[in-house]
Amino acid sequence: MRADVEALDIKDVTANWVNAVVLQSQIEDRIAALADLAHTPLFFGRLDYLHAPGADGAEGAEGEQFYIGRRHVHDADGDPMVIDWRAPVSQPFYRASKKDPQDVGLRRRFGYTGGELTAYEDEDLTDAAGGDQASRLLQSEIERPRVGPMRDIVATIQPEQDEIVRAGIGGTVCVQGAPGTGKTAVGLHRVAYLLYAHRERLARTGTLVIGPNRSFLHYIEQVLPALGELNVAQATVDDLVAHVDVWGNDSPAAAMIKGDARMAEVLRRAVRSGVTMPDEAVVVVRGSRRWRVPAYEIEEMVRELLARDIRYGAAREALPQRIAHAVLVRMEEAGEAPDDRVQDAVARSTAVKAAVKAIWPAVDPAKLVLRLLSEKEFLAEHAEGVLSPAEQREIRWAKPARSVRTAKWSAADAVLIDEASDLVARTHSLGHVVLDEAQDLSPMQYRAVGRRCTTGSATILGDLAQGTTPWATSSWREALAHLGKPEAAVEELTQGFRVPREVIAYASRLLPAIAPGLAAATSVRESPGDFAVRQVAADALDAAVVEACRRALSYEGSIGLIAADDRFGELGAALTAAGLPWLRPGEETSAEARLTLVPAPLAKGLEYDHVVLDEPAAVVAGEPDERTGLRRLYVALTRAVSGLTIVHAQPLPAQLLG
Ligand SMILES: Nc1ncnc2c1ncn2[C@@H]1O[C@H](COP(=O)(O)OP(=O)(O)OP(=O)(O)O)[C@@H](O)[C@H]1O
Repeated sequence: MRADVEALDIKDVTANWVNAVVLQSQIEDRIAALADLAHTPLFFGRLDYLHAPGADGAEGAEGEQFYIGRRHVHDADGDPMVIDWRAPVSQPFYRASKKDPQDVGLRRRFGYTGGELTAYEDEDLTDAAGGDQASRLLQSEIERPRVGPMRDIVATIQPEQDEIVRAGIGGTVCVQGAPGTGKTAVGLHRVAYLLYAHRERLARTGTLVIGPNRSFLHYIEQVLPALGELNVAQATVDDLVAHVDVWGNDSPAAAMIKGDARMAEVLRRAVRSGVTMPDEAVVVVRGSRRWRVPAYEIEEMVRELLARDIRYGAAREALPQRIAHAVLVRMEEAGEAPDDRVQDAVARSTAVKAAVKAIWPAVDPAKLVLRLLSEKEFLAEHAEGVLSPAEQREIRWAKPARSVRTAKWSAADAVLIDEASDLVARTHSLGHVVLDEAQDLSPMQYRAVGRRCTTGSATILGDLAQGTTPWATSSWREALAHLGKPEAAVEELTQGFRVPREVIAYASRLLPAIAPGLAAATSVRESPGDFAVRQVAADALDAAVVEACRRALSYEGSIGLIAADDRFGELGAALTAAGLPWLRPGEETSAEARLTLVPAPLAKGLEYDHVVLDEPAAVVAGEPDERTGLRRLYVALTRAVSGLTIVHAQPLPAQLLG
């Protein structure tokens, strides 16, 4: 297939230079999409249908065999050899069971080692009596040690996951799932599925995956390209709202208030506060004649525009046209026959422009937020009845800022500017947005994400127990309401693919304290996990941690040393002194360097084969309050695929003692 594309000669079909360039770039994209990926086999499954699909199980209709793979492959005659995993014909590979065989007689799974076919496994679905047996190939895929960035799971998507992956594009889906239940994997595969099923629509409107930070995005960035999808944008919430340079920090209390949905009302009022009713008529001079639109008539237009549900900026553009229209009516009454060009000219006349500038001034969103946070009276006027005086004091800057450029903007301020920008001009909506680690967003951040999919749909992924911001959501219903998708379905994933049984049981001791009401995750991993807790004297801690890392390095796979932020420097030095090369999150692991030193706040969403967790008490103490600290610890405890070693000198948090 690649050779066919490479052999295309476009000389005769391109009428001009632009066509040639566009066509050539499409050809190059196609060649890139058809690249061979080392270790990525073309197919991983086979379905033997009892009847040809589409023949409606007609008597005598012969069965048909399909190979299922990451992409569609056809032979020299154009006949399909491998069917894309996303095609309807492939669906039974993920969903069929003995109870519901979906006209499939036999399901075959292929096993590969380093890209070479080494095993296969058959499942006879016609024998309804025998129970569904567990798949060895699936199990070994789950148990496989992890190195490097996240990989796709197309060969082993589970039925409960598949339902979410193939959910229709029209609806927004919210997935609550314990650590390692495959939320991220499911979200990414859902994008791939939607791009397959609605390619043209999404090519036009765009898709976006939102993750918590750069190292996380780096960790997942190869999944979609490996599935042939090269055009999905990735961003953090901070990237979305990057209207200003952020270099300030808020106190947790101030950030809470700035992230509160009530700020939307404060901003709405502030944006419109500049609108003033005219106190004099507008007089337009054309040739020897003067046309006068009285103040009361313009006031009516202004009131009507204020009452309508349109953006501030759109109304500002409409007003000169309205005034010009009033002038035109007068011209016609006087027997003139003005056309559209005259209306435009009047709308652009100095008199009308000056009037609009005074009545409906332009709003610069950043300047507006700067004023709110700097000027006591301005904030008080628009926050009246919305924020208490104490809350207003809390969010006001101690030192008023002089200019947008020099202000010490915080991340929460940037979100406020984004809200104000949307009040002025509608934010462009994408076709589909995936929001991962969604539990950590503030209501104002949910609004920022929501306005990027007003006309599209979203996949919201998260775990209430892993919320580590002071404003983390406690209810998906609330979060979805802020997103503007209150009708979204909330699904739950419960089977854990990452964390071994013993480790998840240990971490789950924290659940009653951090998320009462959430059930503990189960683990589908067979290995009980290599789990140890070691207490040492305070002056022996660093050495013991280094030793634990050295031991972990004797196994296959990646190693993560997770520690409180303020232990980073000391542990980094200790590892270096001991001659152990180490990486920072986001840096590529290699055969020589498999150990990553991970500050606890960056551990979210990542996984390592072996985790060494340094001083849990310090991880808890690194957060502003105990509940957040315990949640941070819960995240750190649930990163391990095969083994977890806890090394501590201080006593463990009481909640862990069970
Ligand atoms: N069906 C599956 N088959 C094989 N592996 C799977 C499957 N589902 C998930 N996994 C693996 O389990 C691990 C955890 O998945 P993922 O990171 O998507 O979980 P998560 O729910 O997002 O976790 P967290 O809450 O910690 O962010 C990954 O290595 C993923 O590849």
